[in-house]
Amino acid sequence: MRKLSSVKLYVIKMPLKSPFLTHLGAVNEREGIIVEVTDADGISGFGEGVAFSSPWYTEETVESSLHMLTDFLIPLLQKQPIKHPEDALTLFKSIKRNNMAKAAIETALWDLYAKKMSLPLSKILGGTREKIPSGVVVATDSVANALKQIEAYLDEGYQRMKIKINPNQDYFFLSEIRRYYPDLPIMADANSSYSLKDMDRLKALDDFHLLMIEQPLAHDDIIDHALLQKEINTPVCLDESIVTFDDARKAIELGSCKVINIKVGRVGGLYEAKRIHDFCVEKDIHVWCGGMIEFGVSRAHNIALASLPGFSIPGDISASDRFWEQDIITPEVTVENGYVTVPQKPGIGFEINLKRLNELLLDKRVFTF
Ligand SMILES: O=C(O)CCC(=O)C1=CC=C[C@@H](O)[C@@H]1C(=O)O
Ligand SMILES: [Mg+2]
Repeated sequence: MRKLSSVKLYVIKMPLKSPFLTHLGAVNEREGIIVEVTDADGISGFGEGVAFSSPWYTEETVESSLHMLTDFLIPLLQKQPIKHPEDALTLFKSIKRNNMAKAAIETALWDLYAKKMSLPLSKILGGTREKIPSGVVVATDSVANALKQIEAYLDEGYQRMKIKINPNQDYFFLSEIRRYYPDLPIMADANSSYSLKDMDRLKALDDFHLLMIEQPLAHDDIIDHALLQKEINTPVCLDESIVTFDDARKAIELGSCKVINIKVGRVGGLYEAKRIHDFCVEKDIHVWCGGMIEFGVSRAHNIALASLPGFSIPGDISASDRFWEQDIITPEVTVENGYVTVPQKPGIGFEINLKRLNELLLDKRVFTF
């Protein structure tokens, strides 16, 4: 990789088309950070910081990511140029956690690297799929809304639904959905709203032959999840608990889950995401690619990752228009007959829509090297 000449951070904000509701609160608008790394030849790669405005999902926020990028990560990159995107993880090792901030830069470096190699990012990562199965998330608090959304998403071709649940919205909610859709591939995401005291409630959900239940217990737990998995038939999927390769290794060794939701931002970048994928394939653990209500840049990185052979379960990789009136990439991500096509152009395979990016801009920071 050639020397970098600049890194630019674009902080943007866009309203969602409709609120995304979980027991942790509502997301009505989305702030994010688009990272552009440019090398001495003037070629640019793009990444996206996917932390939310407040720390409801993980501890990171847009502000904490900006702080990490501005005061630690970019200065490290300025001092010590790297030869390959894989070196970013080693370079950033002295900074604890803050994985979403790290991934924002690391993913931009992968896009740049793939463009320099004139290859699609999916190919650089070892992807084998030309199209990836697409799933979508139903995040609402009324059965009527859920049924309405499911109907619309099925019309748009989505292959599986992920339903947000919590102890006040589980058995009845899912039974109503099952009444109308007995055979639909459904999974549930609890975002840590249960504890082992709820064992009977969780056991009862076996009635709905869910594909899996995602993160039922604490966000940082792998021990209780292992106890739970022994008691229920529904496969447990871990999301929040897995922030490193070693977390995945330990969870698998303990039997804490049968499935892992891999989110690039949560695990600190594409390199770590791929390592987790490779290990899960070896251990016969299913993986799928999670979403972060993200803009098109992160969506594009997800598509590249989900082209790897182990990603057999439809991910939360929906079309740009699932959340946005207009995305920041062209073309936008679309779902056709339940699949997203993996782009074959160099890098992430989408252009940045600069006009749209500028309409949404809250702040811009430029670092020259
Ligand atoms: O991006 C998407 O399509 C959906 C994202 C999504 O379901 C989530 C994003 C962030 C926090 C969560 O509530 C949820 C998840 O836990 O996976
Ligand atoms: Mg989740």
